[in-house]
Amino acid sequence: MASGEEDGTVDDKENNNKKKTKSALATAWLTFYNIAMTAGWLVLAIAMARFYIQKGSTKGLYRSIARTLKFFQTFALVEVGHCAIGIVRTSVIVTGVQVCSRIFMVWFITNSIRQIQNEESVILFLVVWTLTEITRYSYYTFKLLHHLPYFIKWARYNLFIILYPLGVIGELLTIYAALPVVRRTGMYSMRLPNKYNVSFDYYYCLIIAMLSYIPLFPQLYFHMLRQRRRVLHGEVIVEKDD
Ligand SMILES: CCCCCCCCCCCCC[C@@H](O)CC(=O)SCCNC(=O)CCNC(=O)[C@H](O)C(C)(C)COP(=O)(O)OP(=O)(O)OC[C@H]1O[C@@H](n2cnc3c(N)ncnc32)[C@H](O)[C@@H]1OP(=O)(O)O
Repeated sequence: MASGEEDGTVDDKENNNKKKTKSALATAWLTFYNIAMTAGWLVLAIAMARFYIQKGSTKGLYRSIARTLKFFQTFALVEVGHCAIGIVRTSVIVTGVQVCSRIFMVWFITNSIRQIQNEESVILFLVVWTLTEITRYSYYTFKLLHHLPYFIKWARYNLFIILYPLGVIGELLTIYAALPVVRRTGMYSMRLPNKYNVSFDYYYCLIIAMLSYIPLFPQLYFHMLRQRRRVLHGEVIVEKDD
């Protein structure tokens, strides 16, 4: 009996040590990840500002930052993994929708359709994303380092009120601008007859993507409003599970 209890204590200690090591590793990884992402989005902000100051126009701006943008926005897929393995307390679905819709905007719209890259709506969502991500990743970094300045916390949970709708407007106007090009060129589409006997029209896919903002965006927005009440006003929020 005594030895069983001792075993139990040893097991408990081992488990606790394993948990501590895991959580230290997770914290180290998240700190590195958030610093890298803050730096990445700062580089983008500086590159965009420099381009505009030098050229006095936004024509060609997207092309000049495309590689950096694609890298850092695609890398954000890691965040879905963070939620899935439980190292951050966030919903996989909420994060998945946010990250995948951004990746779709970058790779399958803006990057694929040269004709729309100089649209003002592209600049709008780029500026909005950049401001959001610098604030968001620096918030996570300072929080992990236990030195969170209040203005960053305030910015994280207030700026989105305006920036989120502005980003959505930029994204929707960009997809809208892409529609005629997609219809004319038939890109990413498969017409019948073909050897797979499958038909796919990217034009209608884009229309569905635009319509899907109607049910999905309010959910993301209300999620952030709930987070805001929890963090800034200390409200206890009971979230539904994934
Ligand atoms: C594939 C085809 C797609 C077709 C289209 C579909 C359309 C769908 C519509 C989608 C519309 C999206 C539009 C969007 O792209 C426009 C913009 O983004 S505009 C810019 C404004 N945007 C924002 O402000 C973004 C706000 N959203 C987010 O911040 C995140 O995406 C979200 C997942 C919503 C954040 O939610 P989360 O629950 O993570 O909030 P918190 O930041 O409060 O975090 C909760 C806790 O987790 C900890 N955490 C999270 N991440 C980290 C991390 N990287 N490192 C460390 N800790 C992390 C955080 O500290 C919190 O901890 P605690 O609970 O202790 O406070």
